[in-house]
Amino acid sequence: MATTAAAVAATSVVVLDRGNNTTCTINLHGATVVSWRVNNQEQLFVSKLASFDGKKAIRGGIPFVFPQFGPWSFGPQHGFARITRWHLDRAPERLHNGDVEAIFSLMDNEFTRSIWNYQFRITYRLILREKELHFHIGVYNPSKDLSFTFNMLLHTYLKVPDEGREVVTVNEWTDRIYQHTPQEHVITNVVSGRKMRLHKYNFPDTVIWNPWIDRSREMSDFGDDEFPNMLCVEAGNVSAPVILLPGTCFEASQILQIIIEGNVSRKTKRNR
Ligand SMILES: O=P(O)(O)OC[C@H]1O[C@H](O)[C@H](O)[C@@H](O)[C@@H]1O
Repeated sequence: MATTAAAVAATSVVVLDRGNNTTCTINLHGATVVSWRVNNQEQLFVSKLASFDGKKAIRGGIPFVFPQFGPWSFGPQHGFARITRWHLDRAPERLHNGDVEAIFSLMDNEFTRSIWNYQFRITYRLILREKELHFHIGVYNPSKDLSFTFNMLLHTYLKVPDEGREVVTVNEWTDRIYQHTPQEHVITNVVSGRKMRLHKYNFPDTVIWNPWIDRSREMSDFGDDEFPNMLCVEAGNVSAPVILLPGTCFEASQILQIIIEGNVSRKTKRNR
């Protein structure tokens, strides 16, 4: 890949390019995945009013929520990870199988310690495959004597057409935390009427959110008319915090996969 760490230092955006117009773009502000295009088709929603000034969280894509989910008496809602500049540890690199990988990290610094006085190190590894995006997260507690607790969540904004949905129906303001959910969710009617599979490991909860009409109006960085075109399906640890003992590491991962209905289902249709 052409991107070098030095080139990235000058910018705030990192692009994983797998060829065939399949790319993933990460803004170092929050290590927010701001675009995932598969065959030139965008899969993620980013508001037309999203702010990229490096001050607030980016309204859309996949903000990284840590170490708090929701309002926080010590600091900003959903923690500081989504509003802190991350470090690029490994610039995008093509693997032998054609996939492209990049690694980001966030460590405690003066700003994070002023809010939350713990040492930590998060490693965030992203792998772009042909029809999949993999997220591998490690949180390390380097302290010799202090444990800490945290929430973590990948706040995925999926781009969806304004249509009905099976099983979980969203037709009003929705903000639900589902606890102990299965490892796999299938979201119907995403871009081009396709299905998206969300597979998660060590993320026991799932939050479903859509601001709907009134709350959209209350958000300065979200268009009043945008709510029918997005759905947040957020995998995380939110109902019970994770306790991380000194010298130990926590790992979690997520895979987003576009489901392509194969020949079998086409054949079945023809035979009907
Ligand atoms: O506006 P934000 O701080 O980005 O939060 C956006 C939303 O995130 C999650 O989905 C929460 O469950 C919601 O309660 C919250 O409104």
